[in-house]
Amino acid sequence: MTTSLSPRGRDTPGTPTEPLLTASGLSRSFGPTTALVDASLTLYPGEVVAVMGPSGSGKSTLLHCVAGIVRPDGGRVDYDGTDLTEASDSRLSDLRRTDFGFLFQFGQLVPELSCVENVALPLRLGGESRRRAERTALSWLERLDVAEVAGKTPGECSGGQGQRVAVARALITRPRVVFADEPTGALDSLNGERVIRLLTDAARESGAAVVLVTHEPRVAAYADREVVVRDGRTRDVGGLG
Ligand SMILES: Nc1ncnc2c1ncn2[C@@H]1O[C@H](COP(=O)(O)OP(=O)(O)OP(=O)(O)O)[C@@H](O)[C@H]1O
Repeated sequence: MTTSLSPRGRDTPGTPTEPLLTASGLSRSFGPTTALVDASLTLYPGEVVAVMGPSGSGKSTLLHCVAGIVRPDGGRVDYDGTDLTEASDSRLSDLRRTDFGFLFQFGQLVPELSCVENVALPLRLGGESRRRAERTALSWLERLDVAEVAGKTPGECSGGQGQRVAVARALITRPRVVFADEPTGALDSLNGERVIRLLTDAARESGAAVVLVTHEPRVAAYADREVVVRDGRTRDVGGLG
């Protein structure tokens, strides 16, 4: 039996792939504002899914719910045998440290630390020695073509350099899922495209799946599949390109 679900044909033909994460029936309101209504998202290992839709349609809320950052009012998020909507705070923070990587519009690097220290931070928090963590961090900075800023602080970097450092930090723990919310939103189109290419290439090499919230079709073009959110409802529009 072959599967039509395997992204980019990376899985062994004939081996059906189980989803890594399945969210269904998600609803979430903020006071009188309904942000999500019966939304769903399925993520297979190693695939890049773009979440598209107009401003205010619920994209970020969907990402926050599936990443266990925001608890939905209803629905479930199954990840690796755990319903994240029911998981304890400590289980969620463990998952965020070990299994998930995050990337936001503004890199959210620690301004007081150098770039190499920023990238090494998730490994340091996991108990790795400074020396080993920074050696690994430097190799990620090299891979993202930004080794020259290793000793600089984020404030001394350009926007594109800072986002590449943030990509390195998101991937250094080899997460199974990277959640990226408008990671190119603050960059010009040239730098945005470079960052998204580096992110998707590096994620594919390391086997990470990516949930990529963006309103830019040029950015979504780097994904395997697209989900559209409108008025809080999701619609799977299948493969791109
Ligand atoms: N913390 C919050 N408090 C109140 N309202 C919120 C909150 N977060 C989201 N909303 C509202 O929920 C709706 C969906 O917001 P969300 O940020 O998920 O949309 P989005 O598609 O990501 O938008 P954008 O593309 O502009 O970032 C909007 O009406 C927004 O104002």
